[in-house]
Amino acid sequence: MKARLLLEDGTLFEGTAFGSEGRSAGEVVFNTGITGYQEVLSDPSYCGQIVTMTYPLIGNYGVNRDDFEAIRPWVSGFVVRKHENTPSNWRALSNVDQLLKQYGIPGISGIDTRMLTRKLRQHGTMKGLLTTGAETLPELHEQLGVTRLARDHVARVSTPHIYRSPGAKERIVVVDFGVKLGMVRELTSRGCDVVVVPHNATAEQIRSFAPDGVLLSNGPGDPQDVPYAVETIRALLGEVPLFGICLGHQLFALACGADTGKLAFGHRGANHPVKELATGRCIITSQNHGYTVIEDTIASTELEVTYINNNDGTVEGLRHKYAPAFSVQFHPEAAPGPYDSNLLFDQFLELIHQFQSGRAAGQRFAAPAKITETPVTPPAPAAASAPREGELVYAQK
Ligand SMILES: NC(=O)CC[C@H](N)C(=O)O
Repeated sequence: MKARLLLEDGTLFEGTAFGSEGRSAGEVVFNTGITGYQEVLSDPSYCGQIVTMTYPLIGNYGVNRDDFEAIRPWVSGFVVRKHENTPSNWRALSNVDQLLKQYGIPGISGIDTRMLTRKLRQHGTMKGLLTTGAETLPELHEQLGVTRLARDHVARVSTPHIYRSPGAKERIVVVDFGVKLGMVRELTSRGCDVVVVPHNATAEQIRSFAPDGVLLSNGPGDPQDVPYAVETIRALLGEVPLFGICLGHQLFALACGADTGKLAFGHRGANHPVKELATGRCIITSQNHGYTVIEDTIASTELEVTYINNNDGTVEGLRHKYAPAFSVQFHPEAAPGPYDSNLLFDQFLELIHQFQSGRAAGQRFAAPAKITETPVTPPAPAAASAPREGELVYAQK
């Protein structure tokens, strides 16, 4: 069956349908991960987005029981170069086609995903319409034109009920703005008593669980569409240690008086280099975000920047100078991606212990500023020398 993807700028891609039949609109974004499509499909932060993978072969290891980041896939549509429907992996229980069919999500394969990605890089992310129907082109244009993308994604993906994963150690309340299960796994694997509460839980409700710490989760959409969460975070700041991840980081920044804005095409992939300012070291991180904390708005707050993105210099981490609270834009739980920053979960627990023992009372809290230990001295710049014969010379722009 034929499928088509129409972008806001008028570009039409024609390919082969997989997954569900039907029509779906969303913000078209690209992810550069080579593996990890099952985690991408089920990461609630992709709610409302049509995701294209830049890696050309998707589906070859199927869909398994363990790699879900939520109980269902949340993408609005899935776009790939080649879709492999016969997986080869001992863990595979199903395939991408079946998974998408089960949840009414359309997919398109056989299109030039390099061209699509270049368009998104040049123009920024765009609204798109993915259809397996027989609409005429003018009809498709009209439908795309009148489609207003929803903004209430957090309310859609968050848990409607409180749930708990019992543990004997620190009680962590996770505010679920669209939490990836990887974050809950990281806490439970450290023995924490994890209570997950809905996105609109009030400070009062959160306090009623007597938390040792509060984790502000990732989640879809624009942080400015969740003002009630900003209020809640403001109320808890200084009272209980806070750790914000991705949307949680952006909401923490808003609560502290900084501002957020939209990146042209965002960061989505498993190999984003991030510089740890305290040591100068580079860590490789998993990322999925379209919004960012605007650096210029931080100076007037009580926040300081701990990490920046090596590719575009944007803010990747913050800590509060006086309250036990810090946040990162990237994903220390990986899923999918590298574990370079996984220690941040241990540092969160360490911060909780410091806060509780009162050692830092009245002083600046030792909210973590670094994961790695050794400061890096950059090598002295090499003296300029004329290229030797036969040496490759790169053109300087
Ligand atoms: N993974 C996330 O939490 C994403 C945060 C936010 N929705 C963004 O796109 O920037």
